[in-house]
Amino acid sequence: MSELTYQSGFGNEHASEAVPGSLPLGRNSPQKVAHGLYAELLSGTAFTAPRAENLRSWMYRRQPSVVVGAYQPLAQPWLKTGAREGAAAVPPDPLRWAPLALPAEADGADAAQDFIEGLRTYAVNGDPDAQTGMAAHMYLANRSMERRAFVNADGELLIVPQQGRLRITTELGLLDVKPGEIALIPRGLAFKVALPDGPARGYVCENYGAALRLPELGPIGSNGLANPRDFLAPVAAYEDTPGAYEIVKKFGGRLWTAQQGHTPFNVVAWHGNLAPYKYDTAHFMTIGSISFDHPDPSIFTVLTSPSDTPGWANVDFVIFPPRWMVAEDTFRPPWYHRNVMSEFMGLVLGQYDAKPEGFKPGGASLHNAMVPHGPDTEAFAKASAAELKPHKLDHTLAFMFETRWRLLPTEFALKDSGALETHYADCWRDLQDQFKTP
Ligand SMILES: O=C(O)Cc1cc(O)ccc1O
Ligand SMILES: [Fe+2]
Repeated sequence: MSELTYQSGFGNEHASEAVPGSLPLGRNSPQKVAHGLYAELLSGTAFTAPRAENLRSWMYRRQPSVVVGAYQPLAQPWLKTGAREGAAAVPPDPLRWAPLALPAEADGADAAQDFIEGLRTYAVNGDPDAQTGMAAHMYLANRSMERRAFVNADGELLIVPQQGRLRITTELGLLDVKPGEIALIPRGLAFKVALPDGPARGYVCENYGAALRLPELGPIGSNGLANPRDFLAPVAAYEDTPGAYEIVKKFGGRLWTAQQGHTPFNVVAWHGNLAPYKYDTAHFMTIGSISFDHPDPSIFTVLTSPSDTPGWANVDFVIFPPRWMVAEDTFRPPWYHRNVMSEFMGLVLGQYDAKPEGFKPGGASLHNAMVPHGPDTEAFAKASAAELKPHKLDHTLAFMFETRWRLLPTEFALKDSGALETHYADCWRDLQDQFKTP
């Protein structure tokens, strides 16, 4: 597959045309758009949102997206939305899941499922109608979406591939995304997912709240963490093959399907600051302790969706990338803690220092508000005895969706998946009372 080209810079006023002369100059909606195209606006914030937060893009397309048939309900029993679809009683235990098998390995080739069919919701909070909260899903896909597009009116999607590359076609152009990279699909933008390497597995944060953005840097200054220029938006590209298309829409927590006679990927030119992005976490400029103590994980925030209370994120996307550990006289892994925020974690590759053996790539864990957790017995013993020379945590990538609201696991996560580890809490059971009365 040929290398794609991109436009760089998070939130830039991007501009791109697949056919020269398609973008209007000096206005957005001329009486007649060049080449017989239609102008269509997609807004990501209220029209009157403050300028610094305002998101919208203009598309110039062969037919506007209003040209679509009537929608019918579409069953997808594993996809859940908002707190009302979580478990009624959430145990206050730490929870962890083994990786789910990829569909081809588990069920043979007939059990083909695409990105939409392969979504499995693990945990939910909030309510898309109140524009708060999130869902943590996994996807397990072994079939490319061909003449089928997905539009999520409930939230934006942050996709974290764990295995297998994705070619994501969007209305605004193409993104190639591999494990170690992430993709961000704005609320309401049509996209489809193809699997150039075959079966793919990964994590999705569906964000019902304010759009994810780069965090403030405070005393860090004007550079560091995820730098804006490393986010890549697509260039305009359109499909030219005639024929029908299915549009699957997530709208109010349910899926709906409609047919139309043409591709929705018919945008010849676009401009604006609402765009899908990909980002390679290898570009994350990680900051850590160069003196002593283990800092709060907020230093690893890639993107944040603020809530209405400053500092209490609707959701933070936090990564634990390869990094040097150099702190002196310090217990270097995470401390034992109870967090008022809720932590859903995944592992893309390698080992996570708080659970070197027990947490597997493709697995997941949930440490809800005030649920105690921290290094397992083995990690505690190793880190307490380690010689504190500089040490590189390498070949590793864990991440966390950290949210202000308690995450309710689904029935699938608790029962049907069969992946919930029944004895997870045993990993701390052997932490003995070592107190010696002086
Ligand atoms: O619990 C976890 O593994 C995530 C985490 C990591 C860290 O370095 C500090 C706090 C925290 O919640
Ligand atoms: Fe934690």
